[in-house]
Order: sequence, then structure tokens, then C-alpha cells
Amino acid sequence: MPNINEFKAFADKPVLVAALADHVAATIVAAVADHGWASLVLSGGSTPADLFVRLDRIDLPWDKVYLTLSDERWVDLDDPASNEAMVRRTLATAVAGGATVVGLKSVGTTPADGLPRTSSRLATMPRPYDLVLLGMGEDSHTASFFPGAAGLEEALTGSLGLAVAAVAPVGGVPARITLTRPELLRTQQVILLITGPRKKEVLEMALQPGPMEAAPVRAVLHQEQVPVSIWWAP
Ligand SMILES: O=C1O[C@H](COP(=O)(O)O)[C@@H](O)[C@H](O)[C@H]1O
Repeated sequence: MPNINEFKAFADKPVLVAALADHVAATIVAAVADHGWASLVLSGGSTPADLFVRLDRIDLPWDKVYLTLSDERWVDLDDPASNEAMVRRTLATAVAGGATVVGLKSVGTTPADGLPRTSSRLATMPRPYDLVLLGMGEDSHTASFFPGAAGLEEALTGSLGLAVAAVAPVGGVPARITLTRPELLRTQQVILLITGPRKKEVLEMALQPGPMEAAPVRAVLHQEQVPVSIWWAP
């Protein structure tokens, strides 16, 4: 059964971005008031960049905020494909204000080499997360749960007991490291941010019952552990 607590449709992306920035800010404020810190997982890719820019303009207790990524391409920070670099650039005021960013790219030439170091780093993130923000590709991947990828099973099960898994997507996409499904679900809430008619069609397909491997975004949609809220604009 999909665990969709709400589907929020907006007139356009700027309206969505304004509302979601306010929601994330309110989550941070409430978390800091409740337990002294706020711990967030942020998606990479292109869709969330303007959300982060908008959030960065809000006056928040950034020195009490911990940020990490849902997944990362195995590239250095100076590579345009780096999700961490996008977060650091778009949330520059937050970083300057003391937000802690825990990046997933660590040592070694492959994600498998870096798993132990990245896992140790992630252990410094306070949990449960207050919010996990995810995106989705038109191929139905979320985080780096790519259909057909080597390493997908471990990413979905976390059977090795690590918070992260190495994934090698098919088709020349760079190797990735991703938070596992159990790690992504160690949160108070999941928000899935998607835009455009094609992603809405893919989402509607993934909401139907079926194997996670065929439409990996099902990993967060079809579970009863954590409420999921989908934010969509054309
Ligand atoms: O590669 C990735 O893709 C998805 C979706 O990205 P988008 O560019 O279509 O917004 C993203 O959620 C994920 O974090 C990223 O690594």
C-alpha cells in the first residue's frame, strides 16, 4: 500500500518553491526548539536548487542545522556533477552561518572504496532525521536507486548494515553512493519533490503495486514507516 499522506499540486514551480522553503524552515525551527538541532537529508540533481536558494534567504539558526545528501556522484567537489557542491553553493549563507554539511564523496576511486569512510562520517549526523527531501528521475529512480543498477539490492535492503551503498547505474551514468532505504526512512517525514508532466506520469505508475526494482521510487512510496508528502508543480 502506498503511504501517501498528501499530494500537493501547485500552479507553478515558483509557488511550490516558496511554500516548500517555508515548510522546511518551519521544520528546522520546530526541530531546534524541540531537541536543539535539526538534521536534514537533501536531494541532489537540478530540481531542488532554487528551493535551496530560497531557503538560504531565510534567517534560521543555521549553526544548529546538519545537512547531508540522499546520494552523490563519485566525483570531487570541483566537478559540476557534484551534488554536495550544488548544496554548498545554493546554501552558501547557511554554510557561512555554521550549518554542518556532511558530504558523501570520500576516499578512493570508487564508491565501494569509500563506503567505510562515508559511513563513519554519516554517523556524526543526528538521527532520526527531521526531514528527508527526495527527488525523482524520469526513469523512476530516487536517491541513487536506479532501475537495473548493480548494487540496487543492497541499496534497497541495507543488508550489510551500512547507512550507504555503492551503486553502478547502467548506461554510462557515473558511479554513485546512496543512502540505503532503511537509512532514508530514519526520519520524521519524507518529501518527494517533482516537477513536470512526465514525472507526474511516472509517479502515477509507481504508485501502482509492483516490484521496487522496476520503479525504485516505490521504495519510499510503498512503506508504512514514515509519512510521505509529494510536492508537484507542472
Ligand atoms: O541524479 C539524481 O537525480 C535525481 C533527480 O534529479 P533531477 O535533476 O531530475 O532533479 C535526484 O533526486 C538525485 O538526488 C540525483 O543524484
